[in-house]
Amino acid sequence: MPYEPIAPITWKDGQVEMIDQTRLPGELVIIHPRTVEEMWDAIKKLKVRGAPAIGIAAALGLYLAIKNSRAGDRAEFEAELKQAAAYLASSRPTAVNLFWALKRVQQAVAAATTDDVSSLKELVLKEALAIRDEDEAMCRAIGENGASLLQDAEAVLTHCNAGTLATARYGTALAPIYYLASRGKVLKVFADETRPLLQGARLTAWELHQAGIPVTLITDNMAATVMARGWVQAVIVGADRITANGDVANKIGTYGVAILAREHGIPFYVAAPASTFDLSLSSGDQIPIEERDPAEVSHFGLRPTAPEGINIFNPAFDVTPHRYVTAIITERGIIRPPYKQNIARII
Ligand SMILES: CSC[C@@H](O)[C@@H](O)C(=O)COP(=O)(O)O
Repeated sequence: MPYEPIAPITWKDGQVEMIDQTRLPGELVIIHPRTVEEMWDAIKKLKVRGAPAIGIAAALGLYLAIKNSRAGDRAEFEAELKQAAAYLASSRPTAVNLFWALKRVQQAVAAATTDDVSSLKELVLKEALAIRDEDEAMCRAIGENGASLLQDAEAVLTHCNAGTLATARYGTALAPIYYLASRGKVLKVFADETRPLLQGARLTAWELHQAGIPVTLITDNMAATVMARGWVQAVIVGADRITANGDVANKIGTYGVAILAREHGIPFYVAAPASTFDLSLSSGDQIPIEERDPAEVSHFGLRPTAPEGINIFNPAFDVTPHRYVTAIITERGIIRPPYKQNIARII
């Protein structure tokens, strides 16, 4: 792709380097979490966010946890790793990529033929960086695969941020848009602002604008009007967890967008790598949904926008039943209904 978006999380000069996404779009601030506690905090506070990026952050967090380990033998080292993984797993519950990445690093260590602790430390870093590199490759493939579905569209609508900032690079939902742009087909994008934390306004609008893709920001309650006017020919979103039957957990509000798309006869596409599928769950009602601080709803930034002391419900994600999903775009190809059979075949 000629446009090379900035990598939001990398390993550079012996340290983790990442964009503090809470500071965008105002400032592009680079941070270097140095301890597992700092990485936990970065994930919890959404300095790094988006399912694949959280997985990469967690894997690198494991390395931060054990890099100065004084474990006397392999068993002690693996016990420390397990403890750090449990700690990182407590940061956010919904995106399965986080648990997948933690498991993958631990499995790589368990399969190692060496008992030498410094070699095992190196292995943890190597595996974390492999997760990062593979994610970039998966995003490229998702871009290529998804392009075939969007090439006749003029404009699409997206929700939250499933772009470069949410992955190693290129994104999932935004990858086909970048891919098509690199081939000379520039789509227009309507970005839902995505209450309450405004990932659409702060992040999607920012990165598309940086990339020169025409983006129109709307508040979430304007999506129906945009669809009714015939301004978008497809909806494309990312996912935090997809169950064996094709139900999709993604940013709160995605379910509503899917229903609107159905009503208006607009295809609703989900783009996600294989690491976002959780085949241990048969349906979306089993997905743990994160509930966040009520202050995210009662305040706009630091300013209160609701009376003090009222009840607030603040789920960070919802589940879109698979019947609303036209197709799931993965790096392994496009999955269409019937999802149960086709997911089992492809993932
Ligand atoms: C490729 S990212 C897919 C999802 O993780 C994304 O759409 C999303 O819902 C992110 O939520 P966030 O709370 O910002 O981590």
